Amino acid sequence: MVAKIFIDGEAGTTGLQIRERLAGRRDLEVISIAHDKRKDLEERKRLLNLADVAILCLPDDAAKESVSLIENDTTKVIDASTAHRIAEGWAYGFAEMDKAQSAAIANATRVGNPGCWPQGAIATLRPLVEAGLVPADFPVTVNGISGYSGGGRSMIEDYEAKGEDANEFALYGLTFKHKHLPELQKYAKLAHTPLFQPAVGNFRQGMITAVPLQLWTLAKVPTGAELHAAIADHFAAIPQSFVDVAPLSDLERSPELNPELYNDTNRMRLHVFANDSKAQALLVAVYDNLGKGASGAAVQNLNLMLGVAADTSLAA
Ligand SMILES: NC(=O)C1=CN([C@@H]2O[C@H](COP(=O)(O)OP(=O)(O)OC[C@H]3O[C@@H](n4cnc5c(N)ncnc54)[C@H](OP(=O)(O)O)[C@@H]3O)[C@@H](O)[C@H]2O)C=CC1
Ligand SMILES: CC(=O)N[C@@H](CCC(=O)OP(=O)(O)O)C(=O)O
Repeated sequence: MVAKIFIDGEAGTTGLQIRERLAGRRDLEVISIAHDKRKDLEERKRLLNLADVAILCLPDDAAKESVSLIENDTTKVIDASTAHRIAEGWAYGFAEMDKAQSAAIANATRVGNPGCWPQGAIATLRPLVEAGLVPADFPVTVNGISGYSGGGRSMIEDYEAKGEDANEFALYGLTFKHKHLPELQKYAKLAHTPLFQPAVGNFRQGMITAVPLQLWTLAKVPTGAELHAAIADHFAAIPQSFVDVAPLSDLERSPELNPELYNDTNRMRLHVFANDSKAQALLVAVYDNLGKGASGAAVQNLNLMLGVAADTSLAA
């Protein structure tokens, strides 16, 4: 059977990248909406109900509207927006977060594709909380930098119009209410809301998250090697993982901490840096905000739902 895929919001940043990743696939047919009808409720409803899988690349309200337009019980949904990531009845689309998650996604009819920011912090923190090396009530801070494509079409247009005059490094999230906090807290298994301090840089694509740990505050202080082993063991046990773990390093600087290193792939690479005598560590994830952060993850989830092992990267 050739599966019918409808990307609602196919002309946007995430939608376009998914289309490109699906170009050339013979196991599926992308059913497209005419550009002048992309906001026409009746036409969207027709295509949503015709599709085997609908991928929503829309603002939250429009994504909720799309779900409400589905009248059959055959259309499966992957929602790239924030609307359903912690919602009842929806599987969280970060396949590597748990040994059982790829099966949960494969069997789901509704999948909430993860936010770009939470994935790096969940990937590094969740294995440590599960291993009991970092307590669930640890006062976690998450820092990071993202390319400006993370802000969608309006931010891309703004940065590209300003060119070299655009802010090189802009801190934001300054009210500590970022929309990714609920999923980050829930799936990293944290008891308290982390302090999340993101930044956007004057480059298009790619991101880094960094979680500093003041380990000396703990009653039982884990070593860097113990943190690294827990994270490495977690990902070694994950089937079809796109996340890998760099060797424990004592470098002062690392050329691998380049946010653009994995652009156009679905890869994520994790790093642990630690100083045991100071009882301090830093957990880092490097990936593409439009790849593993959005479109790559959506195609990975689609493949799981269709039961196929197909490519998730952009063609070279
Ligand atoms: N960019 C990123 O790195 C990531 C984005 N996401 C999420 O994915 C979703 C899409 O984001 P992104 O691609 O960046 O956004 P864009 O602004 O680039 O694209 C959104 C698309 O949706 C269309 N659209 C808006 N309202 C409606 C509507 N009512 N009916 C039909 N189409 C509509 C827009 O059309 P028009 O422009 O003509 O208004 C546009 O084509 C968002 O929820 C975002 O938060 C998730 C992870 C990462
Ligand atoms: C640089 C920048 O502005 N990034 C966006 C990430 C948006 C995103 O990932 O959207 P979802 O929540 O739908 O996943 C932000 O921090 O809001």
